[in-house]
Amino acid sequence: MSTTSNPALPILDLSQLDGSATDRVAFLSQLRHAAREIGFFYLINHGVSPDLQQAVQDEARRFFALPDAEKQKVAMIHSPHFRGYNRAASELTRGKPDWREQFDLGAERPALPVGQNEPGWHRLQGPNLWPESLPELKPTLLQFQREMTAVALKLLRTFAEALALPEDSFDPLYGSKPNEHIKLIRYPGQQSTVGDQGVGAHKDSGFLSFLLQDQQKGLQVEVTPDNWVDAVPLPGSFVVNIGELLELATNGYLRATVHRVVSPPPNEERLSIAFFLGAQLDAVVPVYALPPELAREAHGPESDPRNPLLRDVGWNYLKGRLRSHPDVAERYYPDVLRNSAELIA
Ligand SMILES: O=C(O)CCC(=O)C(=O)O
Ligand SMILES: [Fe+2]
Repeated sequence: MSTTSNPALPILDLSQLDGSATDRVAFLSQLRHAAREIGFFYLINHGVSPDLQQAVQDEARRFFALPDAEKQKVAMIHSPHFRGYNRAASELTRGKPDWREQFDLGAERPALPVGQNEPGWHRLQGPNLWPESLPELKPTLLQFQREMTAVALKLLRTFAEALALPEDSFDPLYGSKPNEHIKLIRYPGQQSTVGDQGVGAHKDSGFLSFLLQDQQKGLQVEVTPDNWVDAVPLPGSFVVNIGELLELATNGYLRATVHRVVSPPPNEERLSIAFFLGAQLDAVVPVYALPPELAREAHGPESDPRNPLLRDVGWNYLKGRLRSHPDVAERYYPDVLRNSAELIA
C-alpha cells in the first residue's frame, strides 16, 4: 500500500461555468474527466463566501468545545431522525469505531406521522436538535445549508449536461425535498489505544458530497486499488466527491470513490464540515440512457456484497443510518430491525 502527497486531485473553477462559451466547454470536459477517472476534485470560486465558511468553522469549534454534558443534551440518541451529537468512537464504519466526534443535521422539516403501515424510512424526516447555549449555530448552519444546496444542485445539473443528458434529468430525483445532510466533524489526535481510524474506508451514499477542510490533512482517496492519495487542504476550496446515487444512475460510468480519514498526530486535531446532497426519500433511482460512446464504458455499479446498493432511496439511506448508529436503531427502529433484518445483515 502506498500514499502520495502530490496534489494529485484536479482543481475545477466553478466560475468558468458562467464565463465564455470556451470556458464553459472546458469546465464540462474537466468535470467529466475528474468524475469519471477519479471521482474526487477540488472546487474553487464556488460562490460561498469566505466569511460564511469561517463562521461555520467557528461555530463548529465552539460546539465541540462545550462541556460534554451540554453536548449530551443534543445527543443523537434523543432523535428518531438521526440528528444530533455523537461522541468519538460511537459511529461504526464496516463494524469498526471511528475516532471522531460529530454533530449531524438535515433538512429542517416536521416529522411525518408514524403509522403501522408506513415504511420505516418515513421516520428519517423531522426536526434537528439545536444546542440552547449556542444560539448562533442554527442560523449560521441553515444559511450554509441553503447556499450549499444551491451550489450542489447547480453542479448536479452540470453533471447531466457533461453526460449529454438534458440538464433537468436528475431533477425528479430530488424534487422539492432534496436530502440535505450536514455533518460537523472533529477528529482528535491519535491515541495509542485506538489506532488511527478517523473514519474507515467507505463510499458516500448520496449524489454529491462537499468537504470544507481546515488546515490539517488526513483525508485520503483510493484513486486506484490500494493507491491512496492525500487530499491536502486547499484553502477556500471544497473537496467534492461522487456518491453511490450517481454511480447507480449512470450504471457505473461515474465513480463513487472509496476514501477515509487518518487521525491527526497526537495532540493535534482536524475539523471538517461535510455537506451531502441526497435524493428525496421516496425516489427510486433509474438507470439513465447515456449516449452510446459513454454507455460503452459503463460497466455497472460496483456492488459490495456486504453492503448492497438499493435503488429505493429511503431504504438505502435508512440502511446506512441503521448500520452506523446501532443504539439509535434499537431505540426507534426495533420493528424495522425485526422485519427487515437483511438491511443490516
Ligand atoms: O472528514 C472528512 O473530510 C471526510 C468525512 C467523510 O468522508 C464522511 O463523513 O463521509
Ligand atoms: Fe465520506
